[in-house]
Amino acid sequence: MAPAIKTEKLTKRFGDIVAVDRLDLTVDERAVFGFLGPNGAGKTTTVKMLTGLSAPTEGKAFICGQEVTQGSVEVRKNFGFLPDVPAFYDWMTGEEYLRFAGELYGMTSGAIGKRAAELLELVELKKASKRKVGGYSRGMKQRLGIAQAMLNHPKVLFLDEPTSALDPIGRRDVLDLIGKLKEEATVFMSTHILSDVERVCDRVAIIDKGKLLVTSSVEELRRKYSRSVFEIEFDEDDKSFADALQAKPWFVKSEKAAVNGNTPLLRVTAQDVAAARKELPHLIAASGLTLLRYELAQPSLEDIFVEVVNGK
Ligand SMILES: Nc1ncnc2c1ncn2[C@@H]1O[C@H](COP(=O)(O)OP(=O)(O)OP(=O)(O)O)[C@@H](O)[C@H]1O
Repeated sequence: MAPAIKTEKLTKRFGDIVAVDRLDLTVDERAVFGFLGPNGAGKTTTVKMLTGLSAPTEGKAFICGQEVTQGSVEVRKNFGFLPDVPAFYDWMTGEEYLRFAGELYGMTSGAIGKRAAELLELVELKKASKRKVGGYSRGMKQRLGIAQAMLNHPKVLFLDEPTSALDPIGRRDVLDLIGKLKEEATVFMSTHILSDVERVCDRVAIIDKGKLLVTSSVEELRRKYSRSVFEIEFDEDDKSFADALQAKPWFVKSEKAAVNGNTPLLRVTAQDVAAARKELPHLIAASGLTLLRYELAQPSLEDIFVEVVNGK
């Protein structure tokens, strides 16, 4: 079976800028795929090429085995799209908006009514469906946008930064919804919010400067790229201790993280966990400082992301 999404040397240049650089990507069916990268990495440009809104300079993209070309009606049937800043007609009710969108898709009135009722239930907007969209919260609008993108039973759903403008509750609701959607479609979401990725994505790709740096499952990424992080807290200034760490072959970096206005915590990243575990207690003892806390912490996806993007 053809993968949900496939790109072959997908490239977009704007004059001298190479926004997307020979991207080879495969996304399998029924997964939530996180597309990550720092600002300006090329995420939006890639999504635009995948959805036929922008033509590649070189290379090809396929959705469910069909090549994406600008304005292709056949390919358009296979996917739904929610842009990062979706536009709504505030004077329409949620239900009217879905009806309007369904007509644009060329769906029959009966089919729209049935599907809209299903989707309003799924996105938990059934009660609000007779209210004007202008009075919806941002989270509700985003969920309505997802319902709109799912109207014609797409096999692939593109979401561009679906949670970036939402408060924590709106975000949680949208993430819960994304988790449910994978029963119906493959979800491709671009984002730079790593905690969202940890919560909902099965696989991720990280791009920077238009180039694919890594693609793997979130678990593999942790295993492959993680360095172990030790959290150490002293009662006094720890500069001498931090300096002594620099000479150690397993040392990657150290940073200060303030906790609740107390003495800053030292986060020490090590490549060779076993060696660091053996030597750190000796270094702490030799420092003569008063130890308040010593803990081996799980590296966050953020640590991994920074490491991958910085190429270290
Ligand atoms: N229409 C355009 N004309 C010229 N340069 C562009 C155009 N669109 C994008 N770019 C450039 O291409 C690069 C990739 O931009 P893109 O918007 O795809 O990144 P992004 O990963 O989506 O970033 P962000 O997270 O900030 O939205 C950037 O250097 C951007 O300035």
